Amino acid sequence: MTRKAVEIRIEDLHLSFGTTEVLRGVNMTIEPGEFYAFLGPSGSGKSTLLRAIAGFGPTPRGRILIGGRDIAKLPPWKRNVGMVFQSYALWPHMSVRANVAFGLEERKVARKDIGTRVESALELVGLLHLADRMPSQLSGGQQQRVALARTVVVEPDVLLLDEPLSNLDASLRIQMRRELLSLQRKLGLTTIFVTHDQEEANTTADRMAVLDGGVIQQMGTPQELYDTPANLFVAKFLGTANIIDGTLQRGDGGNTFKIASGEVLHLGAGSPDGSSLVLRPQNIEIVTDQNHPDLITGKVKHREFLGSQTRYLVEAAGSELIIDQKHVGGVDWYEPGMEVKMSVNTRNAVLL
Ligand SMILES: Nc1ncnc2c1ncn2[C@@H]1O[C@H](COP(=O)(O)OP(=O)(O)OP(=O)(O)O)[C@@H](O)[C@H]1O
Repeated sequence: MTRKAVEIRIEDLHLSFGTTEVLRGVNMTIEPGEFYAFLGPSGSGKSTLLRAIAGFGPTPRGRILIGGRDIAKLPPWKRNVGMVFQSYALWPHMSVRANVAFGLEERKVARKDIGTRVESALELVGLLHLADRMPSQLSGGQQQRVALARTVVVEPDVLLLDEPLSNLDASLRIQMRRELLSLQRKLGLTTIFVTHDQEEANTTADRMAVLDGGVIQQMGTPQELYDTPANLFVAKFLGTANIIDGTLQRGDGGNTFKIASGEVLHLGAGSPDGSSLVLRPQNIEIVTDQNHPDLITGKVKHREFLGSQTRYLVEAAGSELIIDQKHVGGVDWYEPGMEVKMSVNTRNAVLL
């Protein structure tokens, strides 16, 4: 059932609904066999981009190359693209087997081959034993797998998944995302999935694109985007970000960053220009030892015990900082109202 994995390349893609431009110059290359996520807030254009690759919606301007062939103006059925919809879209009056066979019958595949291909697709998703059930007799996760089997059985060049796990409950979603990844690895198909759930993207995607306002804000591995966000939107969208505003001062002995409160932090020699320092909650630590060079002072506003760590909201540096303090047992509380010193790990900070 596997084919040679192909590259997807998108060049200067623009798409409008009426007079509203929803995709505004998208450029990207997805490598053969990659599991790629489109991530972004509601309305950012991620589904529109996925649907443009599948051939649904208004015809875009620009090029969409799948395995080097520009398919941007072709009707969906001439693109050899497999798409799984959020709603699964199974035929309710047909058995699992008939649902999976449907696409092969449409393509006039020889009857003798249909049976074997359907069985191997159902085996791949672990549902061969339920082949004669009707969709209504299946759980959400099982219906999802039928939808996947039905899509991959026709041997598409690429697999597109639109919020594939959003109809499942939380624990099933975690199990299904692992299954989905292992299925994708087995098939080796270049795959794009749309999600607004960053944990889902972080745990499965080889690389991802973060969209906002129909523009790709950044592309890279989940870790690259989290550690080195290209702008404040990406920094805030991926996880919690503390933003400290201030002024960069270049000096022979290294660079410093002067914050509104007058406190000074030391930065590396090669710091880029910028006026906002982005720090993740784990890069600021409340300390009792005051011999650290990058100390700031603040006042605890709020505290949340989360088990492995305690999250503090601290008023400091002209901002409200979120600080995750490791909890190792016993009482390690800093009380709301207390003045605390914090050590800032500027090595892992990003200046924007
Ligand atoms: N058929 C349509 N007609 C007009 N505007 C549309 C249509 N479909 C989508 N849009 C608009 O295009 C923009 C992008 O929508 P899209 O569905 O791609 O966003 P999304 O990032 O996938 O969001 P969500 O997570 O909510 O699905 C939105 O502003 C939306 O209102």
